[in-house]
Amino acid sequence: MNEQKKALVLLNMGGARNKDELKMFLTNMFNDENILTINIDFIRSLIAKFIVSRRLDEAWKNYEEIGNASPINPLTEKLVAKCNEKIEGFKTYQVMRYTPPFAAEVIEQIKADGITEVVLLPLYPQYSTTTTKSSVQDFIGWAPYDTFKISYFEEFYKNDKFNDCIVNEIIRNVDDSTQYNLIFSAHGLPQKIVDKGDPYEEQMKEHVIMLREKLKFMGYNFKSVNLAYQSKVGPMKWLEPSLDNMLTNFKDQKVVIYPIAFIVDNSETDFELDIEYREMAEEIGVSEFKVCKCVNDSDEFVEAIKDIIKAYM
Ligand SMILES: C=CC1=C(C)c2cc3[nH]c(cc4nc(cc5[nH]c(cc1n2)c(C)c5CCC(=O)O)C(CCC(=O)O)=C4C)c(C)c3C=C
Ligand SMILES: [Fe+2]
Ligand SMILES: [Fe+2]
Repeated sequence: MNEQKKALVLLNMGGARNKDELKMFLTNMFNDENILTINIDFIRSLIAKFIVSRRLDEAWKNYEEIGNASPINPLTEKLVAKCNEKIEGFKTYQVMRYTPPFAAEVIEQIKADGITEVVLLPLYPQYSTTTTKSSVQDFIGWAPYDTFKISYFEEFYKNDKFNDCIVNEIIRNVDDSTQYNLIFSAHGLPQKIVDKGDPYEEQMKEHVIMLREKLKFMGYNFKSVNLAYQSKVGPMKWLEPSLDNMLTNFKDQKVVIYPIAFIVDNSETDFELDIEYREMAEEIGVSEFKVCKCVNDSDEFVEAIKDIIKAYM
């Protein structure tokens, strides 16, 4: 293979391919000190075990409704294949944080491919310690000192080509924007993590303003443009407003949702948004409820990736 090639490594969370993998996902997630911010490993692992035993069966029911697997793996594989087809000078790989393929095995593959320079692209547009930091730290932790020259992106929500992908998907979903309330739905985060300095909420607010202005500039005036947080887990206070509460504002009105924290569709889009929140919206009396697709493996997003990584090309 060409010695000049660099590795482009797409980092994401992973997702369950079956019930055993859901257990693996939850166990690895709740043992992650960036998610459960308890310093003592032994105590964290006990709490993780307790949460997983309580959560597994209930959470699995959600996956049963979307074909017994998260769509995140097949979609990420398609994205990797398309990057390998369309991005010159790089070999693209994926590394997941909580389910295979894990960093250790992919690092061996990159070494076997004779590659010495690695660019990490966490598939999280906005930075969070719970996602971006956790994934980058994990990869670097497994890459022995001096194995590769490693560079990484912390966030890419300001990239204009990426934002074109988002607004184009929103526009494809509405005939007349003035009839729709647009909700950017972000995965939630415990308030405690934000209070400790995580920039996720601040970046999310800035991203929504950028997208709102972009849509306005293109002549799309929505009835309202909003930011809400989905997927709260456990009893602690999480970021607000919650999507549950936000939807109650839109009885007899049309709503279009864009899942702003995700790049690839997953159980939180296909089950939580498209099934669970849709049912909630029907109960509230929302007259139309549309859920946009993530950018996934679209040609347009692969062009955005090229633009994001252009400094390394
Ligand atoms: C308990 C704490 C959690 C934090 C903090 C959190 C942050 C966070 N997560 C995502 C993206 C995804 N999360 C997904 C599933 C998921 N997330 C949590 C918990 C936290 N997430 C749980 C327990 C689960 C599993 C499902 C469930 O039991 O509810 C997924 C889906 C993976 C899949 O199977 O498809 C994604 C994607 C982000 C972006 C984020 C912080 C910014
Ligand atoms: Fe999550
Ligand atoms: Fe969830």
